[in-house]
Amino acid sequence: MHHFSDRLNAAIRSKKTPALVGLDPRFDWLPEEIVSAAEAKHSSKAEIVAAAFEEFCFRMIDVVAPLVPAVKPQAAFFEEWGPAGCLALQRVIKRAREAGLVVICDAKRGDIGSTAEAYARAYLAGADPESAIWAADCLTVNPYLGSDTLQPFVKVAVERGAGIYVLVRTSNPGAGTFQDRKTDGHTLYECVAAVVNDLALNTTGNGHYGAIGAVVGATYPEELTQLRELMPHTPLLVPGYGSQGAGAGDVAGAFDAEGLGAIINSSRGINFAIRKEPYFEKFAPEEWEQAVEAATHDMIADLAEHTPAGKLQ
Ligand SMILES: O=C(O)c1cc(=O)[nH]c(=O)n1[C@@H]1O[C@H](COP(=O)(O)O)[C@@H](O)[C@H]1O
Repeated sequence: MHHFSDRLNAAIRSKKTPALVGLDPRFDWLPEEIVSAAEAKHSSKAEIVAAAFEEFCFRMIDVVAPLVPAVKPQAAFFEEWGPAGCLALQRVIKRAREAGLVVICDAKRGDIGSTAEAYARAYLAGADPESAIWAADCLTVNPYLGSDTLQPFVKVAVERGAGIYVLVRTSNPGAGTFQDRKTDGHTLYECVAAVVNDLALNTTGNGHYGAIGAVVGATYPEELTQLRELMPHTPLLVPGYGSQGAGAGDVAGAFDAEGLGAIINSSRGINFAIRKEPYFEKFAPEEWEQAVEAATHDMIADLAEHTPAGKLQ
């Protein structure tokens, strides 16, 4: 299957859930056994952290691969540790794909056209895992430099059977400072949404959804519902569920009538479930993988109960 949305939707249907697990490792919160094993093998801090991130993410992947269609490694946490971190990111992406997961690399890239193409070639492997160094299925992209700068990402994505998610209305508290600015009666995010939906429509292949998607935060449910209507051919990546305060009710408007059209991300809420109730009470610290598994099941059940994604069950 060469088309990104076809592969994503097949994975969503087969796992019967749109739950997306973010891989956002934080060194200070890692399980003790993983940190000490990395310290025993390496001497520099960067190498210790990178080895610990890799092991933690590998074990996260082992737990969630049977349960969810996709994972989203956050490149920032790996890049912070230089070459060792970048190598760990590469291995985590590879491992997740080998486990049958759709991999969205969250690196929020964007630059003038000729540079953008280099970013696209670096991250978008799409259907062929050998075609890029960071061999993800999909990349998050920042559209601030203009619609021409999206073109190289679209071109490489279509060639390789990959996808991109363009930032349209983000989940952070200050999202509105630029994105809600109005010109000629339209907000900036509505202008970006129109461009993104055109790109989606031009890349639909045989299905309803294009290879070009949009990032829309769960923390603004009204805008999310509005954007689902404004962007009928655009798959949505919806962060903000869990740690940022959004619940299943807030993301219900992201889906189409079949329960497709959106994937809902949770990162800290799953990775570090053991640090929070009810999992903190139920599991010992060394049972952190069981906490991850329980939190993933709970998220899946929550989405099934309160959103059209229940139709996938
Ligand atoms: O592109 C993203 O995934 C993203 C966009 C956005 O608007 N808000 C947002 O939180 N994210 C990412 O989604 C993840 C959210 O993590 P948690 O808040 O821990 O679930 C982080 O990796 C963020 O960088």
